[in-house]
Amino acid sequence: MDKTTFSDSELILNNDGSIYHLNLRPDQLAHTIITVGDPERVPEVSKYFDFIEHKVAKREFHTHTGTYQGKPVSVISTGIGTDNIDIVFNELDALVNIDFETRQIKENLTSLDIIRIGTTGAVQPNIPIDSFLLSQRGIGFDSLLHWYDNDIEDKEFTDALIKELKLSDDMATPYIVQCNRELAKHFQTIEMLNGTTVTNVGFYGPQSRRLRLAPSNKELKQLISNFSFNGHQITNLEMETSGIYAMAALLGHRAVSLNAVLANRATGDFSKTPNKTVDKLIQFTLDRILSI
Ligand SMILES: O=P(O)(O)O[C@H]1O[C@H](CO)[C@@H](O)[C@H]1O
Ligand SMILES: O=c1cc[nH]c(=O)[nH]1
Repeated sequence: MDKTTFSDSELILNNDGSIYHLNLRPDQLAHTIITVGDPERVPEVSKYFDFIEHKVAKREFHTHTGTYQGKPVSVISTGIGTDNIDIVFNELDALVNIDFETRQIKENLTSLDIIRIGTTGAVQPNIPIDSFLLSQRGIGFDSLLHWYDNDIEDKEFTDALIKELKLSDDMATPYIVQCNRELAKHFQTIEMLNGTTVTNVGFYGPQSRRLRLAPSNKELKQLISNFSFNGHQITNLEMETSGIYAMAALLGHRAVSLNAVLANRATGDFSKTPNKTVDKLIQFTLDRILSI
């Protein structure tokens, strides 16, 4: 058992006893947590709660905690990107697994259920706009996992991906992480597609979008949609899933990433009703959460 006492600079608490960025105290968090990228999506989720007990906000991290049909749920915005996922997951974990009085890891650890409700761009032409997709696995083009001591890296997969996608040495070594299969089962209905999600470090060049700047690897979009391993094609691009799956796996939490498909990069289409589609995914997710 690790009996380290965390110093003020490592476990940073605000004057009211809340954790540094999230601004939450342990009693303000439910153990079923929905993450969304956009702070403005938080009230779009919590408007379906029976009531909201806590509303806390700092920077892009906005949290509402309440109950949905009697089940305690928190919804928290992460902002965009896996750099924010690093902060959110370490602080969510600290809220349940570190004693803020003794500053030590608790003897009995709590495993959180974490469900991302996000948006995405599909890379296969047959994935309909406004459909829902569960990320069975996340491929990280970010480097977050490599900064943690871990034994979940898959070198064989990584080498194949680097070769097939012609990734240059200047880019982070990609990694692959799985969703939590037990948690995912609760969201596997007829309307949910399953896929392999690439998590990118940006929305434009890193996702092979070209406005005024040209991406360095001009073939990447085509290479991504052609790539296949163990019978799995890459289905979609977004910016958080690999970080969420990596941090959840390392910290012992269960996570699943649900995506509303707003763009199709192969056909060039974008949803005409993005808010309606996200709202449908929110209602679907809340309904399925009751079965956990
Ligand atoms: O809609 P959210 O949850 O933010 O997710 C997607 O949308 C953002 C980019 O527009 C990125 O965060 C990406 O992952
Ligand atoms: O194409 C898209 C759409 C939503 N979010 C992304 O990151 N990419």
